[in-house]
Amino acid sequence: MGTVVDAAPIKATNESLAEKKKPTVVFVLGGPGSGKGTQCSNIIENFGYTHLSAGDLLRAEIKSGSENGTMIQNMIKEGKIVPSEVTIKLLQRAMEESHNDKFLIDGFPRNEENRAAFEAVTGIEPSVVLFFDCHEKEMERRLLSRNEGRVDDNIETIRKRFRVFLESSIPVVEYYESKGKVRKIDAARPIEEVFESVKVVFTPKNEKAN
Ligand SMILES: Nc1ncnc2c1ncn2[C@@H]1O[C@H](COP(=O)(O)OP(=O)(O)OP(=O)(O)O)[C@@H](O)[C@H]1O
Ligand SMILES: Nc1ccn([C@H]2C[C@H](O)[C@@H](COP(=O)(O)O)O2)c(=O)n1
Ligand SMILES: [Mg+2]
Repeated sequence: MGTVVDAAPIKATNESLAEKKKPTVVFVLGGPGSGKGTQCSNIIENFGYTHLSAGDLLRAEIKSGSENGTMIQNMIKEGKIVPSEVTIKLLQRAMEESHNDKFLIDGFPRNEENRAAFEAVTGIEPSVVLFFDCHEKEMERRLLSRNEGRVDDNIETIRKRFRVFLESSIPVVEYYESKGKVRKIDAARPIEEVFESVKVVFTPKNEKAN
């Protein structure tokens, strides 16, 4: 007697063959205190995105007692940028756990290493890069009155964060500008006015109010 084989035809499901659809990613960049987190909260209420703040994920990692906690805490206190490997793992995990396919990634990529590593690891390019443009005097005022107990909201660390922003993060904005992806928002205005400009970016052209 011949071997009994399962005669069911091998069916290729859409999921197994077709490449899994890549999520839509909007990077939200801007100096420390420019209002990234504040505007992301407004955006998610209106446009169905999940908000992932790289800084919040790193702070949660410190609290979780992770083996990387002390290193992350020291880097944040010094206003330095945590190695991409650590931050990207946290972002990937949060994306998987969210079950959404539209993400606002806030405060990332912060430098060229972040940008290139994220693209290489995930294969994802942002559809748009929101850039909140605000002068230092106003950002400093906001950070010093934020009052959330952050270890980096003191004048010494704030100055270091401003320097890292200019030296490492602005080149990332310029990279995406050269690709036509940046939507620059004047973030020095009151919150509601800034959000009026943000809404335009997320509203399809044919859905704008008449
Ligand atoms: N347009 C605005 N006008 C005045 N205050 C604002 C404005 N936007 C945000 N703020 C306030 O400024 C502080 C910093 O805002 P927020 O936390 O959103 O900035 P951020 O860009 O996420 O900063 P960080 O990079 O440090 O996380 C908060 O206390 C927030 O309430
Ligand atoms: N891509 C990132 C984002 C954040 N960090 C660290 C260093 C930042 O000063 C700090 C706070 O971030 P924020 O909440 O201001 O966006 O977190 C990083 O190393 N890499
Ligand atoms: Mg923030």
